[in-house]
Amino acid sequence: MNLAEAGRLLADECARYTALGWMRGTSGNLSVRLSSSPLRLAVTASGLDKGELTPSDVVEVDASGTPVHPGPPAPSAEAGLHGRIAAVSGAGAVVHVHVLAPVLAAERWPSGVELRDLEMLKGFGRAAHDDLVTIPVVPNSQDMEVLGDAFEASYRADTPALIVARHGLYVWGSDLRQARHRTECLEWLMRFIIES
Ligand SMILES: CSCCC(=O)C(=O)COP(=O)(O)O
Ligand SMILES: [Zn+2]
Repeated sequence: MNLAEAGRLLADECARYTALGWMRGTSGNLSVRLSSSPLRLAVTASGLDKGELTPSDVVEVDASGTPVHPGPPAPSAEAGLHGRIAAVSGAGAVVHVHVLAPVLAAERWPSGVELRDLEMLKGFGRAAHDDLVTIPVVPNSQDMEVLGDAFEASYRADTPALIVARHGLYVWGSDLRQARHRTECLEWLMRFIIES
């Protein structure tokens, strides 16, 4: 995939997320893998209304989130965490949304949110509904290296999500569609656990 194709996909995908109310204000950011050796991602530009992105509102970055071609627009402030997640997990797409339920769940269970006996877990990549799944929670930071280290310390290959406390949710998958399906299912699961 080239940057122009990635830009179209990311703009369309951001519009879908915004319609769900998951990218309020200028919150949230998405990325998709352009190449693996070296690792290159297309990530959404920083500070924009993600529901109004055009295909050129994306930036090519390396594994540390640094732009490959310096100059405007600036990449997401969280591009460094996208890079770390993609490098560690092998994901083809990483999604970050400011949905409320996971942030509330992290407030209640700051050492990890446990889920079990829920059919929607199958939509999160589990073969069985009765696996115990713990969604890791890490403290928020403005330093993407600190966040990346916390993510890596909590990483499990079978759990493609991370809650950043008092901030939002990261989910990843082989491509944008799988990452979205997982996000939709996990948001349902988090609402269930909070509301029940
Ligand atoms: C009100 S959004 C604060 C920044 C943030 O957490 C976010 O997800 C958006 O940052 P970006 O640089 O990707 O626009
Ligand atoms: Zn954020």
